[in-house]
Amino acid sequence: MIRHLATVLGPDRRSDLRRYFMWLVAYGVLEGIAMAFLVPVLRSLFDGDTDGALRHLAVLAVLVVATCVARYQQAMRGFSLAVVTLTTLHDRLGDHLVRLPLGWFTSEKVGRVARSATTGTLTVSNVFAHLLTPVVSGVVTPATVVLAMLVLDWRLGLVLVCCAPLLYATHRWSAAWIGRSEHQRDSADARAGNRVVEFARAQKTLRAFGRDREGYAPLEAAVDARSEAGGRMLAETMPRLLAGGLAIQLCFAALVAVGVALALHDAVGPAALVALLALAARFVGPLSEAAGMSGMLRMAGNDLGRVAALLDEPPLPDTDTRAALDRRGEIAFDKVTFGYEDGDPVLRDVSLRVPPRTMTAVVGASGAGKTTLVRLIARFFDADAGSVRVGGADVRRMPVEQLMAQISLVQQDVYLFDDTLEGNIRVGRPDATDEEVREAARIGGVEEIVERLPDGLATRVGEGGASLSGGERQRVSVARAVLKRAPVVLLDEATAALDPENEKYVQRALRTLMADSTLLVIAHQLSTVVAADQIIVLDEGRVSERGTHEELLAAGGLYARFWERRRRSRGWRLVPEGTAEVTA
Ligand SMILES: Nc1ncnc2c1ncn2[C@@H]1O[C@H](COP(=O)(O)OP(=O)(O)OP(=O)(O)O)[C@@H](O)[C@H]1O
Repeated sequence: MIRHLATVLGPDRRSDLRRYFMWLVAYGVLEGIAMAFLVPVLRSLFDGDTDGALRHLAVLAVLVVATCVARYQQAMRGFSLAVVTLTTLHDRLGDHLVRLPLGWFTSEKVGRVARSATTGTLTVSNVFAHLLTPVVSGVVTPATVVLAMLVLDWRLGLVLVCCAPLLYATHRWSAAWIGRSEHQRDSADARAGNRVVEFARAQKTLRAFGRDREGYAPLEAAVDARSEAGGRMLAETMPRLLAGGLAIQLCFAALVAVGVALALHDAVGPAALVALLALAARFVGPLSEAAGMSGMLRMAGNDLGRVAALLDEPPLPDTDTRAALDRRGEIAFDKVTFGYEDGDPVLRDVSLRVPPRTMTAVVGASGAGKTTLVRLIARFFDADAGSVRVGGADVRRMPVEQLMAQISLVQQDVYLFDDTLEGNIRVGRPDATDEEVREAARIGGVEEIVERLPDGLATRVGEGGASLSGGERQRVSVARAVLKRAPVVLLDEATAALDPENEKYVQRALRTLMADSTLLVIAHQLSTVVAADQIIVLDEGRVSERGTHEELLAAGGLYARFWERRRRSRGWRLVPEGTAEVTA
């Protein structure tokens, strides 16, 4: 847990964390010694030694003051770390997230990020503010009391030493269970949360298939699993917390029994026994509190572990040295192999070159690796072997920001911000003039949408571009790319763009972009494929053919075989032989 706390606080705060723990331990030790000093005070009082009692009382007073100072120091340092966590953890998470590879951001991971940034941050600050003190002092103070007891009366001290393994084992057992069931409940929580989002997003599909009334089985199952996990956690936690309390009471009872036995055999005087039992009674308090809190600390530890794991995710290796780009707009793959899972390559030994200011269409069966090819250019992931070059430089040898300046990415799932149409196009180049934005809108075909909207380019598009169709969203994305004028444009032709209207605009934008940029298009439209300077046919992650449309037809290979079958289809998609035909 201390390692996770250090990760979450960051290297700049390690010394603060060390000092906080030093004061926390000092507080526990001083409290234990102060408790133990009650024994000589009481003994002196019972023996009628007033001077001795006063002397011991004076030492006790000094100890109490020292304990208060330590308590104050550790509390203030704990609160300060809690405040630091609340104020800086979001920034640390944000700074880290922008350095992670784009391919890391799956919907499950995005859910994790959201939870870490909300409940995770609060929990971590709570650990410093409220949880660590009772748990750490609840261990250190009793340990000090045990040592003092050994000095004051070794026999009773021995009883406490013998009790320690029982207390430790009970604590480990209950904390492990609580941690496990909290982890299961959290996973069930996350799954239910993801299903709720999925349910909301899938409303159109569910209603189209009449599934809205009968419910959505995966969501119901996830919610049931969550309730079950929550109930199980309660059922498993309570008995274990009680067991912790019971073990402490058992130890106390054993101490009393041994103490009474010793008194009956005159091995210890009644005054000393009362004083020692008073000490033992004080010893039970912090232990019980620690036992009660340790379950909560364990649960918080799980949250803390998740935040720390997020911060431990390896960032995309980056460099500060800008690369010399002597082949503006060129894309080259040199013997590239890449797989999402070890030992299962999705791209195998891929070599290709896309000359500057040309258009290359990538075609291939579903799952052939077309999207993966494009992702490697934009460094969603890094190749396992071989190199990907943009502008003549290896994408890993230039700062991410330099690479991103070289690339425009037009994907199928275009995300629009809850802003105006103009604001969304301006994302391509924030310092563009109004005239340039309007020109990009015209080329991308957004002008035609604008004419239908009441506020023109100033119309808000709603969260994610909800008020626009899929094809319209892609046109905005194309307009962004036109405005950015990056040397390389990577475009995944959306199936939504397959209606003749969108096709017209996308084709026009492609022609404009080609004047200045290199285009690599995952092509679904015949017109794009035929117009390309080069067609790359991917088959199971390998480049199986390359050439122009005419060359590939003449070669009579995979491309030619499917050409005939797809010719009449409005969409273009190569599918493996024997599988159902895919149409747009
Ligand atoms: N994030 C990922 N994690 C694991 N496997 C993935 C991931 N993305 C894609 N794959 C797998 O990699 C292979 C290639 O996928 P890719 O999306 O590159 O193919 P594609 O040719 O673009 O397919 P499609 O035309 O259907 O989009 C597929 O088997 C796919 O299941």
